[in-house]
Amino acid sequence: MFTDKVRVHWDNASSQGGWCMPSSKTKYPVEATLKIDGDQVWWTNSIGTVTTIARGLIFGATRVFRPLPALKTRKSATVLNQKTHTEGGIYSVENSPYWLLHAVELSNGRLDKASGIRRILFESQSSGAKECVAAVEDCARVRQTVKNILVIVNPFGGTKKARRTYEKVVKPMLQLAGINVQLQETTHIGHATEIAHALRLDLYSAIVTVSGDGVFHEVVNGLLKRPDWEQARKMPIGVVAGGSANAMNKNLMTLQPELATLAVIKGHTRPMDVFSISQNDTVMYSHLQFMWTLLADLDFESENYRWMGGERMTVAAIIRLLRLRTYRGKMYLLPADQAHAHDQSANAQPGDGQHGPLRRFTASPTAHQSWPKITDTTFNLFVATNLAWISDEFMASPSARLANGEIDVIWSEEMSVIQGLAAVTDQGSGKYLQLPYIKQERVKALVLEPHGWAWDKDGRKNVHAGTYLNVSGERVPYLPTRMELHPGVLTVIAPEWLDEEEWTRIADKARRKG
Ligand SMILES: Nc1ncnc2c1ncn2[C@@H]1O[C@H](COP(=O)(O)OP(=O)(O)OP(=O)(O)O)[C@@H](O)[C@H]1O
Repeated sequence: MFTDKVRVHWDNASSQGGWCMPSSKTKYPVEATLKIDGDQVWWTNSIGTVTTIARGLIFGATRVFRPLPALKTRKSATVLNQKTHTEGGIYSVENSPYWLLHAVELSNGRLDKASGIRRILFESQSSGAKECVAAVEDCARVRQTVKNILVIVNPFGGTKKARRTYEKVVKPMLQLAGINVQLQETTHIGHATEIAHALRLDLYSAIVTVSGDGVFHEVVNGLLKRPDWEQARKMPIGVVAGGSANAMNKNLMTLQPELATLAVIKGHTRPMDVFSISQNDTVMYSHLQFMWTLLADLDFESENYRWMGGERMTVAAIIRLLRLRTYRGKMYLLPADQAHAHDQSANAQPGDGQHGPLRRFTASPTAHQSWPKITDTTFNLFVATNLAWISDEFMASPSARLANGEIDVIWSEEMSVIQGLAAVTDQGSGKYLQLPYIKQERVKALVLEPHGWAWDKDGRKNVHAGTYLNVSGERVPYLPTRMELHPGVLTVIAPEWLDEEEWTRIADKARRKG
């Protein structure tokens, strides 16, 4: 255990309303005894008050000249960007006793909510700032290896805040944690795929996008279509929310950029399932969902309400429900517990006949004709999801997990407008799955042959041609589509606090409430 006598000059967490100004209740500086062990940093002041910061929230410590007036600002970014080498200090940084501790500040102690960055200015009284900083970094497990992270920013995603998020949160936090950052802004659709496809894997320890799910999907494709995809899939990939729906961040419990960046700094990874989508000879890989009918239509129609951010889906849902379409189509399902008998590994082919995870069930365009579940009917809701949340508001499947090896297919054959409203008005609880007209199946693979739609309830007339098929937010051609799960292929940056069982608890609670 590391111990030092310190003087605490300020701690912005104890401020009331302002960012960095000391609270009127606390008379700074405060004399204290600092202690650091493997789990936390804590200090006890002269009247016995203990302040504790958990290891998992600390992302760095830096030596500074002296308590510069500029540090006492209400703007967090000013402090984060403050260079340690500034003009005219009475100390050089080398012999200065002053140092800052940087940690993510939680809102009401909740690990899924961040309220910003907490900084505490210490003055070491005996050990020296260098030793204190080293002890904090050791405890927080930062700066232990050289890390080079490629950050891909989509300046035009979602509400166009990605560049700002990068400048104000991602870059300063990564730099304070001693990580080398290389920025690449996307200039066109498909750019992130090109970057991930051409990347020199040996130069980077991770790729992080500041984007929505669209750019993340592009990175997945870029990596998995490389000739060396088996190596590339091990590259840790992370995402900081910069889009409009940000489903990936919702699933990772990192919706706030500070928490997502903290997860990147800590660098914990988990395997994640991915799925392939095959249409004729074209194959793509993706991470989130495949949608058709109501949800696909409203996802694209909601583009008109982009300025609303996350709310756009709800508004579009209500508008589309009032004019509910009944589609016709044929669906082939390969339930997870019966997949073994249909495994064609012997003739398995990767995507595009060249590179990528092998397709064990869908490489042949006809093999599905012998699958156990075939439905030729009407549909007005269809989603096949790999993850629990398909947006930051809609929990499509509370039991879906990052790496459970299955696709959850949810559909409705004859939902009425009123029933549809019931399904979409309580999006965050997964309660809609209990509705009698909703069907669900766990599969390893599926094939969908989408046809046209009609206004009438039985949809038999097939008046209009269909238009939208949606793969993780991206539009794909309206064609027969084969979907197959590839278990644990991706290596995704996920925080230590991610607890996927929370989705089940939310759903159980909603069910008990009735
Ligand atoms: N410079 C650019 N100009 C135009 N489009 C771009 C550019 N860079 C990336 N894109 C495209 O923007 C699309 C959406 O980006 P992104 O995933 O960041 O946000 P989003 O779709 O708004 O968010 P969400 O998926 O969370 O709804 C991607 O499909 C990508 O191809």
